[in-house]
Amino acid sequence: MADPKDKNRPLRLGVMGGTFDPIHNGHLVAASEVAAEYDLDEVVFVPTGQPWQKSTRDVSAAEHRYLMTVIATASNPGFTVSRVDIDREGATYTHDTLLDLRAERPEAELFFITGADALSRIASWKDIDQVWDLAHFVGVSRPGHVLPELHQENVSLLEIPALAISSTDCRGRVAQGKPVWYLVPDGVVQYIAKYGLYTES
Ligand SMILES: Nc1ncnc2c1ncn2[C@@H]1O[C@H](COP(=O)(O)OP(=O)(O)OP(=O)(O)O)[C@@H](O)[C@H]1O
Ligand SMILES: O=C(O)c1ccc[n+]([C@@H]2O[C@H](COP(=O)([O-])O)[C@@H](O)[C@H]2O)c1
Repeated sequence: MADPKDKNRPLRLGVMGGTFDPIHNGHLVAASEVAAEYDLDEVVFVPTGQPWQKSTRDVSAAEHRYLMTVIATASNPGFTVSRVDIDREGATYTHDTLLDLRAERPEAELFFITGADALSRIASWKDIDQVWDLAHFVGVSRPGHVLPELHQENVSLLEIPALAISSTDCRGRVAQGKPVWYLVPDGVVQYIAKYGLYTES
């Protein structure tokens, strides 16, 4: 890895992929922790277009998920949001995500951030043997999930503050009329209410 103090080192770009239905503070803490630990210059959040492994449930419209992600990240100058996955037709595969980001940012070294649950299922991802070559992977801890030991040289594991928050739980709370204040950013609470998201479970 390049020396972080070297001014000529390549741009270090974190990639936080997710369905973000809705984005919550667990996602934001994961990105912030990895950015600090790996001295990242920026973390780009990439909402999925059509998450093929979540096709058994109705996923909210991509534009709602995209806008909630923009609202949630707006106050952090080191966070940005990419439309590459929601603007691409068809199922979302990380192979395509990373190729698109590499084409947009050829100078950058990519660090793909994933929670322990997603990392445990990574062997099922499309073209995973090629995906390993496109980025460094950082698996972060998540309550209720064990960080798997993967025998891949470009995978690192990081313990982060435990936030037992999931999008599934946030959706369920809204459907039951319970608050999601402080589980998701304030603007996302207001966006959910404004558009009446998750009122039917
Ligand atoms: N609380 C959390 N702590 C650490 N990582 C998390 C946490 N919540 C989600 N992640 C990670 O963020 C990425 C995107 O997650 P996703 O958008 O699917 O959220 P989710 O809460 O798992 O959603 P759902 O409950 O709908 O499955 C995944 O890599 C996931 O493992
Ligand atoms: O490439 C794949 O086949 C693949 C399968 C499942 C998930 N992913 C990616 O993993 C990230 C988290 O996905 P999810 O479904 O847990 O929100 C997101 O960037 C997805 O595009 C990728």
